[in-house]
Amino acid sequence: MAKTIDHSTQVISVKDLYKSFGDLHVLRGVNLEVSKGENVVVLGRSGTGKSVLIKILVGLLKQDKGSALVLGQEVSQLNEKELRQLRLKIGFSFQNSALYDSMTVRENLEFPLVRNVEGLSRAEINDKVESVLDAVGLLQTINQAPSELSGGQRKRIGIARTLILEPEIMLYDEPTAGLDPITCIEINELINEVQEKFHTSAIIITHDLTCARQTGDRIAMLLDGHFTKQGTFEEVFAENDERIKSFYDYNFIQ
Ligand SMILES: Nc1ncnc2c1ncn2[C@@H]1O[C@H](COP(=O)(O)OP(=O)(O)OP(=O)(O)O)[C@@H](O)[C@H]1O
Repeated sequence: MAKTIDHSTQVISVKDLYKSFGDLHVLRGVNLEVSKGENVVVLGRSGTGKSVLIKILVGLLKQDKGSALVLGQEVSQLNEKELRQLRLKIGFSFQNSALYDSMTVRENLEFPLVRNVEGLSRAEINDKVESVLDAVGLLQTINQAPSELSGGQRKRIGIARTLILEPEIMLYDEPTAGLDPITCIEINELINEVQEKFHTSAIIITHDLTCARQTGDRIAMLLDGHFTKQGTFEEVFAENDERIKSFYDYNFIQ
């Protein structure tokens, strides 16, 4: 299956964004565009403001200056109801997949559906659960408890759980953290499969350069409060910038 990136449609458009906490000036003129169907990897050292940017995009924080459009809407202008509706179109895959251990895989997947989509029949719920589980290759785990699964499998189930609401945008926060190298590659492949099968656009926050290279159609490097360099993996790391080089040198690449 081929990637279909529509560069004429921006699902995320951030312009000259500023955010400070007291004297700590975290974001200083951030610009970022994500096209429909595109996977953009955000790289940056710890504390550079990656999470702050994501929180502004989903309305958990407000910027001091600049604009952040998500699916055509200025997030800071939305009321609570509009924000809830927007967040339903965004799938979050957090570092800790946070599955409920007291529920089976099936129940974990049903949970967001039952909570957010009204009027689904039992058969429709079953169908959706089975279809996303199949998409992540774990249909056989449907009646298992998350505690019986490996870290990589739990990560997949977490991704399936976000896919069940058919998001337009996926936000992956450190998708490969804590996984062994082979499982990391499987998760990178899954991120690409999700992009192709579900036509999602994504921001992938990672420190893992293999993940960045395998999943990123474009890499955006957050340095000194803004995206100093954006381009393909090769373009970004071909830069003769000591800060980018040192990021590369200190991160293991396979
Ligand atoms: N609500 C807040 N109040 C005050 N300071 C904050 C707040 N949120 C974030 N910060 C500060 O902003 C800076 C950037 O934080 P952020 O969590 O975005 O970093 P990050 O790039 O995501 O780091 P990591 O890779 O470690 O997750 C940090 O110095 C953090 O302490």
